[in-house]
Amino acid sequence: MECGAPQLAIVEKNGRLLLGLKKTGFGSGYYNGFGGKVEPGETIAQAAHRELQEEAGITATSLQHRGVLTFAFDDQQLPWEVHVYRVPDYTGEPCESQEMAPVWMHPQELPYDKMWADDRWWYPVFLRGASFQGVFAFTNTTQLVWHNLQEVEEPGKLPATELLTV
Ligand SMILES: Nc1nc2c([nH]c(=O)n2[C@H]2C[C@H](O)[C@@H](COP(=O)(O)OP(=O)(O)OP(=O)(O)O)O2)c(=O)[nH]1
Repeated sequence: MECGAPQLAIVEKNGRLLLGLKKTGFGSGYYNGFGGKVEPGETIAQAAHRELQEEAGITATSLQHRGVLTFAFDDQQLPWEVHVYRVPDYTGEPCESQEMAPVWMHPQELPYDKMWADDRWWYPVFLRGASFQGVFAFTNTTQLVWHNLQEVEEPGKLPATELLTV
């Protein structure tokens, strides 16, 4: 069942990344890719297209599925999976939305202190062009206490439970 699984689209074009400063909701105050939950009747990739249009005002011309991240929180009942897509090109002009203020960044200058704590682990793999799966455990919503990240051939094939044993 795909409904509900969040996704994240990261635009990488001409050697720079388009991130957004999240202004509202979960993760506000952090720089992130563009994304949100999958709506009924959508595939995860369709939701990534829609969220990119809604939050950044641009239309992806292709999406590359690059990662699956599982997050567990000690203050939430269920873990959730986030599917990460690379967007190598798009049409339109990025513009600020109610949720996100888009900013172009150089990969070597990512503001990891203003991003989710897991991002410093998987962005380097993403930027190398590899695919990945990971499990990340948080306490107090934002403090990362444990993780296991692996490069994979095809994201989503490895059961998350296999990442729980190291
Ligand atoms: N980089 C990064 N992104 C994350 C992490 N955890 C996490 O949910 N995300 C992403 C996935 C989604 O794009 C977004 C959270 O989705 P959401 O559905 O709660 O966002 P939202 O409040 O904007 O909801 P929506 O109405 O747009 O669906 O944050 C993380 O640890 N690192």
